[in-house]
Amino acid sequence: MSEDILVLYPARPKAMEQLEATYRLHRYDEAADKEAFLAEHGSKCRGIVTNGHASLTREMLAHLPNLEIVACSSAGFETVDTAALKERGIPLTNTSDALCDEVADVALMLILAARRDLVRAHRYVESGDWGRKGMFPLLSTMKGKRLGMVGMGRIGQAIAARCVPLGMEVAYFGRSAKPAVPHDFQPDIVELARWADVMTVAVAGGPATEKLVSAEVIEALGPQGTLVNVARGTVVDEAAMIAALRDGRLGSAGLDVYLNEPDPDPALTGLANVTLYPHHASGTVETRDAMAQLVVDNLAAHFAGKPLLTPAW
Ligand SMILES: NC(=O)C1=CN([C@@H]2O[C@H](COP(=O)(O)OP(=O)(O)OC[C@H]3O[C@@H](n4cnc5c(N)ncnc54)[C@H](O)[C@@H]3O)[C@@H](O)[C@H]2O)C=CC1
Ligand SMILES: O=C(O)C(=O)COP(=O)(O)O
Repeated sequence: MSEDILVLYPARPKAMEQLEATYRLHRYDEAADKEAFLAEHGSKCRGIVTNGHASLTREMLAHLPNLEIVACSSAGFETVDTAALKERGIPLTNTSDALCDEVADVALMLILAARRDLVRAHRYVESGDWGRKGMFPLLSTMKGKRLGMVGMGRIGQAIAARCVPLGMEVAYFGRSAKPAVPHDFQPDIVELARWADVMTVAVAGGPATEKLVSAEVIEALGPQGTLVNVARGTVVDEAAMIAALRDGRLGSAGLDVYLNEPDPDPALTGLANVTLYPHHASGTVETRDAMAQLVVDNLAAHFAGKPLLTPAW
């Protein structure tokens, strides 16, 4: 007997082939009338396949009385009503373990691009300014600079691990100190920003962290400071960041995530002190396949009565 699974967002093709061979899939993602689709198929579904882009609300869950597991192919799951899941004891699996290194690589790329002025340097060569005006301005070394991490979860730790060999000092802000992390905990994010040369955001999204990187934090980071965000656009006060970048009150930024994806505020594209990446930090074939495979393997573990591989809580 194969279980009924609701697909809110499809996984990668190889994973979908495996899911199709194992379960009866109900393609909510392809349904024209989603409400009617859920009313018709929701009650028989025991599992959900989704990712961080698809909503799973309390109202939707009311149509899923037999739901046992939600397998999400993203690390972030702020679009899922986790309180409603927890009330019913339904587990959610996510994919931090599969992508933390990939995302940390991009964070490091954005840090170096911002600090070594990659965008302006590229334009300098491309435009012929190098030949006309001579040497590009001297920049500042990474050695001895201070990395202030906002969020020291799996991605945060992987970023710190990449910055230490550059000779950077690391301290971090979060909900609480992590005894296993060999860096100083700073419970005041404004103080962390004042201390840091580079502030990198790798905290979970959602209402609890909305505008955590406030105008005050951005001001404290200052004209020599760099803000890198690989978490969610909501975590940063984007309007305050844009204004500070434009006025030189914030030195530079490296961004993978935005408030309005995939059409970020056009003011960002006009700034020479920002490096922009299209929410693609986990975007390699290998990592996206590994994320999708976790969806398959977590569902298989659940229906075989085995422990989940990557439960979110
Ligand atoms: N740019 C991209 O492509 C990607 C972005 N992400 C984002 O990065 C986030 C972090 O991912 P992981 O490190 O894998 O997750 P994680 O669960 O290992 O770490 C999240 C960290 O955020 C902290 N945190 C959560 N709520 C907080 C709050 N209210 N205040 C302060 N700290 C809080 C937690 O204590 C934890 O240290 C994800 O939730 C997701 O939004 C994840 C993967 C890819
Ligand atoms: O895993 C996450 O949270 C991510 O942001 C990765 O991007 P995706 O969700 O796969 O588009």
